[in-house]
Amino acid sequence: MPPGVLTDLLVEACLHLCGKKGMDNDFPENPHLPKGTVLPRNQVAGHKHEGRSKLGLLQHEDGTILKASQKPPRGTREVDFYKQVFDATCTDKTILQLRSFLPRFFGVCHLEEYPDVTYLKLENIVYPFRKPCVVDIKMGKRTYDPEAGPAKIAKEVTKFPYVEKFGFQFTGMQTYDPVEQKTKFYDKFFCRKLGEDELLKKGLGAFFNLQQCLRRDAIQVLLEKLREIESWFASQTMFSFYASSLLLVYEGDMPYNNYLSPCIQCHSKEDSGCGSSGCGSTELDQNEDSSGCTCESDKTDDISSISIENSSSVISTSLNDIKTESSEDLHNDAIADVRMIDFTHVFSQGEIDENYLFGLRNLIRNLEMLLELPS
Ligand SMILES: Nc1ncnc2c1ncn2[C@@H]1O[C@H](COP(=O)(O)OP(=O)(O)OP(=O)(O)O)[C@@H](O)[C@H]1O
Ligand SMILES: O=P(O)(O)O[C@@H]1[C@H](O)[C@H](O)[C@@H](OP(=O)(O)O)[C@H](OP(=O)(O)O)[C@H]1O
Repeated sequence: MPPGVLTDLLVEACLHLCGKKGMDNDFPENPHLPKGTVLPRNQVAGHKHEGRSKLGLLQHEDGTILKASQKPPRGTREVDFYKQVFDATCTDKTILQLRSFLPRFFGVCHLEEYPDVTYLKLENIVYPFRKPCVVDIKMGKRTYDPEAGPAKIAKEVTKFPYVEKFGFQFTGMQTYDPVEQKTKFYDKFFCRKLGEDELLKKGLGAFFNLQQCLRRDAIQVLLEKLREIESWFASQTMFSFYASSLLLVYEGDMPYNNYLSPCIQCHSKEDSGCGSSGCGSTELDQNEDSSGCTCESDKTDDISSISIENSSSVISTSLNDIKTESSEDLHNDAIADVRMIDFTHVFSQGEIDENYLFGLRNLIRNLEMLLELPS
């Protein structure tokens, strides 16, 4: 067992005895951030919060994600979409089923510091994971909507050369290397440079730890969920999703006795294939996080700086609901999860969304192919 493993096991045991899981999300507040918020540590793509001039995603102390609504029409489309899907009076089967594929929506809110900005308050999909491996996959052969002008179309079609062929593209990912005990980050530039024949091994493969020990368990869980989403898309004609993403997450920190031990025994750092050089990734040593043993209740206390818009037609808008649902997440020992995110370009076109479906089926096929690779 390499040095450091035992330490982590002890820390993990301590966290479990305290009734808590690994708290990657416990880190000091930045004084320049709105009160009660931190930067989401596991954001792999999209608009990042850089202050007033560049609003993006924030993480609230209660663990939820606060996504700044973009300028109309994008922002209003996304807010309207979430409100429609999570309307408590809704009985439409297609929408009710769709709800389970999305992060839970807790309504919109405003921060004291930015009273004129509307924030969507969303379930944080990566929160239940100790060492989350996360990839944002933008779906569709076509990533511009029917209202896009020539400049936007030109920008979108030149971004990733194989988008037509694959029907999906990686926009950013992070993956935990269990041997080196480091999280590796792959940005959009790395993702866009992946060649046609590299997507499987260097893209999906790198994400699922192919070089050391393919995470078949996570792939299988994700495939099951993706097939459910596929079957929803195969029959629904209510929505067309442009430039929307699937967020895939799995637990990188698995118990050593049922998954990691064989890999550690048969692979040294040297032959791990995606070490600190040559894979275009950057690394962050996360060992510093392993001592965070604080109480669950610490995460849910101060939400005073947020005002939730009073909308009785939206599910779970009360502060108590938010606290309860977030704490439930902490007890979820999930292996993997996938949700649809980013709805700034959702349209109603009354037809099967072949554009999305093509990419989804191809993604499923590629994951199946990954499982067939010799390990
Ligand atoms: N509900 C969520 N839970 C956890 N992480 C999330 C959630 N929603 C978004 N993220 C993180 O934030 C990133 C960006 O999200 P999203 O695509 O919604 O933002 P965006 O700014 O609209 O993106 P873009 O600029 O590509 O349109 C995702 O890749 C993911 O890492
Ligand atoms: O990854 P990059 O290079 O930053 O590119 C951005 C990314 O593709 C966003 O998803 C897109 O917003 P939409 O998905 O809302 O289209 C944005 O379009 P924009 O330039 O038109 O804002 C792009 O600039």
